[in-house]
Amino acid sequence: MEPDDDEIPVLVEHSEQVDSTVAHRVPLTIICGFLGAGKSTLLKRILTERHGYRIAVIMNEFGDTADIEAKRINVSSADDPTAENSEEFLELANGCLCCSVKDAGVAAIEKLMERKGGFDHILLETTGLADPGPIASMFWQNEDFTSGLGRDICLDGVLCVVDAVFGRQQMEEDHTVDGVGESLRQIACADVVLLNKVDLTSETEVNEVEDLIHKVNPSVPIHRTVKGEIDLAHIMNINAYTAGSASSKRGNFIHEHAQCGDSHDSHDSHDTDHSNTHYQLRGISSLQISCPVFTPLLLEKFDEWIRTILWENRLMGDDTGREIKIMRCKGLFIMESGEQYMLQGVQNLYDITKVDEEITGIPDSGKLVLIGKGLDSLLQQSLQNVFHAQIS
Ligand SMILES: Nc1nc2c(ncn2[C@@H]2O[C@H](COP(=O)(O)OP(=O)(O)OP(=O)(O)O)[C@@H](O)[C@H]2O)c(=O)[nH]1
Repeated sequence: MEPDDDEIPVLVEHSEQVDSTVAHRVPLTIICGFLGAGKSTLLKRILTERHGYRIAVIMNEFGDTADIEAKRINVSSADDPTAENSEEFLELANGCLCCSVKDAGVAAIEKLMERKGGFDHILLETTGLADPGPIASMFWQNEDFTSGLGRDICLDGVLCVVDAVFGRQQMEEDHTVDGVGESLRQIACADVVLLNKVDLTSETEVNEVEDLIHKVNPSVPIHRTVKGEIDLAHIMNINAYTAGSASSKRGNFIHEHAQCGDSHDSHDSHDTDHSNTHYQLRGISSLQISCPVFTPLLLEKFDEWIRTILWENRLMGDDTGREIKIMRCKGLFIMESGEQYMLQGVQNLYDITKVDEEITGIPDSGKLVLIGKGLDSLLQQSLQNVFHAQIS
C-alpha cells in the first residue's frame, strides 16, 4: 500500500493469480554492508564459484572485481572500450553476469533484463554508506516500478554484511544528523545478516555483536561467515516481501530469537533484565510484541493503526506532534478461522496479505516486529488498546 491523500485505502487480498505471476519474476536481493565488511569478497566468490545459478550481480564499482575476472576468463572489461565484446556487462564462466551500476540502479536493471534476461537471481550491491530502506521501497510496491520493471523482477530481500571485528564499534559510533547512523539503518532493514570475518575475533566478541544486531532487529537470521563463505540457499529466495509459496521461510522471524522477549526498552544500553528487552541505540529502537488471535475486525483496526503510523508518522488519536518513524515492520497474525496474515513494511510502504500456505509450527498467537524511532511505552499502550477493544 502506498499513501494517497485522496483515497481511503482498503485491505487488499492478493489472489492466487497474482502470486503465481510473482513466481515467474526474477528475485532481486539488495546487498548492503558496513564499510570493509566483506561485500566485495562475497560477490567475488559468487561470481566465480560453481553454484549452478545464473546470477546477475550489479556492482557499484565494476572496477577491481570485474578486471580480475575478465583477465582470468578472457573477456574484455568495460574499462577497455576498444576490445571486442566490450560492454558494461561481463559474462562469466559460471553463468553469472557482472554489470556496472554507474548509470543508476533501475536503468541498469532495465538494460540487464532487455539484453540478457533469463536469470535465476539478481544481486544488487549498494555502497557501504547506503540506507537500503529507500532502495527496497523503490523495488517494492512502487507504482511506476510494478507497472514496468516490476513485471519482470521482484524484491526478494535485503542482505547486510556486518564486520565481526568492527561491527559493534561501527553500530555504536556512527550517526547522522537525525541521529540514526547508516549501519543501524542497514541492520534495521536487513532480512538476513552475514556476520563476516568471524575468523578474526573471539567467540565472545562474535556473540556480543550478534546480540547487538538482534537488539536492533530481533527477527533477523544471522549467519557467521569467513570470507563470505555461505550456502546461497540462505541468502537467495528468502521471499522476505511476499506471501507466496515459500511462506515457511518467511515465518522464521516468529520463531527465531524468542529469547528476545515481547518488548524492548528505550535506553542507550543493553537492558540487563532479559524479561524486558525493549532496546534503543542511537535513536533507533526495536519492539517485538505478541499479538492475540485476530478477528477480521481486529485486522481492520490494526491496519488503520499501522497505516496511521507509517503514513502520518503519529499514533492514532495523538495530535501532540510526537513523531514516530518506522523503518521496517513485519508481522504474522493468526485469525480465529486459522488463516494467517503477513505484514511486511519498509519505510512508509506496507502490505498485509493472506498467507496461502500453512506455516509449520506456528504459535497460537501472532507476532509483530517494529524497528524505528519513537517506539515507546505510549505506542505499546496504543497497540494494546487496539487489541483489548476487540477482546472485551
Ligand atoms: N580474515 C578475513 N578477511 C576478510 C574476510 N572477508 C573479507 N576479508 C578481507 O577484508 C578486506 C575488505 O573486504 P571487502 O570485501 O573489500 O569489503 P567491502 O565490504 O567490499 O569493502 P568496501 O566496499 O570498501 O566497503 C579485504 O582485504 C578482504 O580480503 C574474512 O572473513 N576474514
